[in-house]
Amino acid sequence: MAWDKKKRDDGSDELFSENARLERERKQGAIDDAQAMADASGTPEEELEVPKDTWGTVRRLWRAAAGERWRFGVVIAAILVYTGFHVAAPAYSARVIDVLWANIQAAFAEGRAFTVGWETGGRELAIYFGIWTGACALYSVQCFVMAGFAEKLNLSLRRSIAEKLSRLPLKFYDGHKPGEVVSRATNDLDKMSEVLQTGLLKLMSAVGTIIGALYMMLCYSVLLTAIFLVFAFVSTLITKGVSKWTLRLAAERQRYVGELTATVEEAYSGRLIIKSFNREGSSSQRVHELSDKLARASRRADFATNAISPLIRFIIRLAQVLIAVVAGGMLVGGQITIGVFQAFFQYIHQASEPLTQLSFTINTLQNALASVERVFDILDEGEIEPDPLPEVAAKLPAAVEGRVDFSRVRFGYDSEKPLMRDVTFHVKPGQKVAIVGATGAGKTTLINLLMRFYEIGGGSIELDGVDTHAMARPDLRANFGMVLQDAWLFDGTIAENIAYGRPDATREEIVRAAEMAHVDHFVRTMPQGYDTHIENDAETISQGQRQLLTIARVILCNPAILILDEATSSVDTRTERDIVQAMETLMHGRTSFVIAHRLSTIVDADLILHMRAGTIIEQGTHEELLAENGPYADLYRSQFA
Ligand SMILES: Nc1ncnc2c1ncn2[C@@H]1O[C@H](COP(=O)(O)OP(=O)(O)OP(=O)(O)O)[C@@H](O)[C@H]1O
Repeated sequence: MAWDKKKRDDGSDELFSENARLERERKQGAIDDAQAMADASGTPEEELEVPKDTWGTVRRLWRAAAGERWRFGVVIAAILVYTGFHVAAPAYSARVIDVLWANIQAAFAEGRAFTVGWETGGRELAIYFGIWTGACALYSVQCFVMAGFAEKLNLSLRRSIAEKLSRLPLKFYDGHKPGEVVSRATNDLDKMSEVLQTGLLKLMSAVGTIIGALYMMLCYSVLLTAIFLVFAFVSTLITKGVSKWTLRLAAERQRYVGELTATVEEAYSGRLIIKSFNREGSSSQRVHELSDKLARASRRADFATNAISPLIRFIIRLAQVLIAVVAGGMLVGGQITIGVFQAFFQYIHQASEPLTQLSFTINTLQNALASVERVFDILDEGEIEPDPLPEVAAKLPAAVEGRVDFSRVRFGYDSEKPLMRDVTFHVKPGQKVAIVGATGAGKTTLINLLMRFYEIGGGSIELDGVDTHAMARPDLRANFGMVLQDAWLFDGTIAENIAYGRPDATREEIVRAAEMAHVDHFVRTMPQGYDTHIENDAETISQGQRQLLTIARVILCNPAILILDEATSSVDTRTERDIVQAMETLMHGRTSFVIAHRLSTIVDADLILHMRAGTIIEQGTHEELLAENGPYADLYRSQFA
């Protein structure tokens, strides 16, 4: 449903079922938030998600990066040169050590003290230093350019999503939870850019370093390299197995975090009901139980995550011990120099570190690609029919009178299941139309169609004789003012909230509107009057006052047609009187549609539409309908018997 329809006259069951619905939504929201938090963390221990079409998503991402691809080219070039420096450094260190060692031995043989000069190892040390400085500089270049690439891509996708959201039909929002959509536009995209900057960069330099280091190791000794490869293979197998295990444990932990957050949220929002039923004990026991489960799951997940690296390092140490024994023999036998001996160990380190990380890095990348896929899923959603171009769009007369004609309108939220089959009625300018009917009869739907929140499946809706379908939606909606039971206030000052539909309104106009809505007095009692800052869920403003503020908002816009959801029984009688008066001021001389919950308030309506199962079963004035002695008369008598 596009807008609220919550309060009704029937008693506490309604209130409780509504409360339960809100609770369910809150609970789901909390789980979404927890999930979103987990998603945003981007740690390698996330639940493993695999893209449905890895290469398809990569290709599409590449297309989305058009215009920024040169940055990626620079990154690749920087990585190649960096890897060259990085791999060359240990080999050159072998030369540095051998030159220094030869000069030290020569000095000892000649009985003089050894000092490092340009010709006695200084030149090699300077070059060695230069190699590392170059590597460091290129590393910074990679990170800097990749950050630019990732953030530009992020920005362009975020813009596409923002534009797309305004073109999606309301049907899309009906089928998706708000947290889910928000998470696509924020967490999923952030995860992508973070992973591009860390994961992909790491993967590309890891692959380059592993290949380079193994090549150098093979050049030095095939035997020693073979020993290393056997141990590396074992450690890779273990990493793969353990990473699956850690992901499973992390997912379990995340589930408990979600449940605990939702339970605490529920206990918080339902505190009054919980206390009134004396259920504090069981509520806090549930929190304790979940906390215990979370602690146990966290212990297992932390152990698995923290134990893996030492285990892999231990295996690599074993390889190093064995290689040290074999290489020591080769050193003594003169097959390798002391410089090569130490260089080999540096290569073991260079190759083994990325190897231990590789499967985590690949998991993280897969996870990020799955996120990107979800973003593309939204971009692929079907859009609303675009508005006609301004030059061809049907235009309303300059002064809209407010004549509304529904002719043989057909509609269904689901095209397979028609709800409205043949709705016809005609409203003259300035008339008050009351829509009545049981819950789910289609009252809100009628308004949804009038405002073109949904497109009709057949027939026509005309405003002042102009087919609303041929108009641009903003032109149509500019003529309506809606006052709903769910009075939506946003984070801003009271004045800004009243001037929402006309941000250019002067302070005098705002105050005048508030006076007409009977809310000026209340606003003046607030700490900073019209400049008081309010938040959407500010509990200091009651439901009735919120509604009066939204009435002031509509008064300020001075629309030709009004849509009012009748005052509810949840406000006190004085506020209700204020609301009724404010609404009457508003309705004076304008076409108005009132969704009526109490028949007593609509006896003066010019047209009553009695709805049932999506169709208008009776229409006419109060007197006419009573005279017909049909279902309306029964309903009226049942309320006033
Ligand atoms: N967005 C939606 N998607 C699918 N079905 C919907 C949607 N909104 C309403 N419906 C269904 O359409 C029917 C009419 O709903 P509608 O909200 O128009 O009734 P209503 O008369 O306004 O009810 P209430 O008095 O409870 O507000 C109901 O069966 C409802 O379940």
